[in-house]
Amino acid sequence: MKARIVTLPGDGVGPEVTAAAVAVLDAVAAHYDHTFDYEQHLIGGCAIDATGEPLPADALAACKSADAVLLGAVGGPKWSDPSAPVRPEQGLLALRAALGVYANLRPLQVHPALTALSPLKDDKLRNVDVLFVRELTGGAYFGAKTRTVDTATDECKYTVVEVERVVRRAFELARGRRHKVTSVDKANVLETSRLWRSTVQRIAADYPDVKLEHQLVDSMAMLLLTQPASYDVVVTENLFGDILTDEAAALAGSLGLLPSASLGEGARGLYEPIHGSAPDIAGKGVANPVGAILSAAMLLRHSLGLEEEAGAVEAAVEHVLEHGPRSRDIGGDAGTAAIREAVVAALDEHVANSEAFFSGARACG
Ligand SMILES: NC(=O)c1ccc[n+]([C@@H]2O[C@H](COP(=O)([O-])OP(=O)(O)OC[C@H]3O[C@@H](n4cnc5c(N)ncnc54)[C@H](O)[C@@H]3O)[C@@H](O)[C@H]2O)c1
Ligand SMILES: CC(C)[C@H](C(=O)O)[C@@H](O)C(=O)O
Ligand SMILES: [Mg+2]
Repeated sequence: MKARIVTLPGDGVGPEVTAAAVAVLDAVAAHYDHTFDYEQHLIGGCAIDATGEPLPADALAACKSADAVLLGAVGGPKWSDPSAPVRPEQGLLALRAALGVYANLRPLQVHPALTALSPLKDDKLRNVDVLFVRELTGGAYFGAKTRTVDTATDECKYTVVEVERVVRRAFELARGRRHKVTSVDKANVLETSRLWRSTVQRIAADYPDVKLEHQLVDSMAMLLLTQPASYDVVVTENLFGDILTDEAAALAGSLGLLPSASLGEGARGLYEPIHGSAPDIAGKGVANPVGAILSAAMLLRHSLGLEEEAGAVEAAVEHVLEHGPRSRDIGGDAGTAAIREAVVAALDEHVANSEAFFSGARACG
């Protein structure tokens, strides 16, 4: 197949991990006879430096006409002055809104070879397989903001339509998994959460085969640490989802491991690791590219419909996590490029083995 992919490497470690993800996509294209055309654009702090805008018009136009968008990270200390008129993160939020990608899928799995890095003991980590579905284009991130010398406000607003579409997506996804949805809110305090909960209850009636439970976000933060294996699909609003998924990443062993897919109504999606620009390690060539590479696998699956290819990338990453090399954040000393090469080599081997398997099967009749 032919696909147009816009890359937005962004700031800090963004370019380092995006280059690794693109190398893996190139290997996929070569093995499976696809053509991926890339168009690279600016977003975030580097875009502010070059154009004064965190999301230049040509970058947005390219994203809107692409089949998929692969993003690294935005932000960093250079642009973090609280009095700055424009911030890198505004570019990312504007992009998410403009693409209408309201459902942010953030899968959490704990690789058996990495359990020693987790704050939890092995027995708690067995069978951890959670899919967070974070609402991505509403809530406090997008409400009206006010600021005077001594007061600031961020309006948190949700409409029924905004809640309904992301919750339906969560129930649909649960049907392809273990048929359980945990809806996380703060309905004991927040009006938006009461709207959220009543909407979830109404939608749940359309999915009698899916078990629903509600959890308040404060106790959910605790339960994620005490019984992570009891969750299947977790759906929640924008800010709660942001916070809970960084907590989830710690269970996996590193923030550098978790990917994400942001989806709307069509096939086009925005794919990015859940971590940020990691200013403390940027430019050193040591960032873990696994979250970005697994985001590329999600791109293959969700935007291009290439399930086999996505599975091959995931198998290659599994192999590298098990046998090494490993980056510093997960206890090794390999750099980003070495991990990238190891994933590409594991992919080569995976494809060769699959071909041998299938030609063997054909030979057997
Ligand atoms: N999607 C995004 O673009 C995104 C996401 C989160 C944060 N940010 C931005 O990134 C900047 C820095 O934020 P922060 O420091 O709070 O969070 P961060 O995710 O950048 O880093 C937190 C910690 O995790 C480590 N880490 C992150 N990614 C890693 C990787 N791939 N490999 C190894 N270690 C990794 C960092 O070194 C750091 O110690 C801020 O400007 C923030 O707004 C952007
Ligand atoms: C950079 C920031 C706007 C972003 C968010 O809060 O959504 C990040 O933390 C994320 O998780 O993608
Ligand atoms: Mg975040």
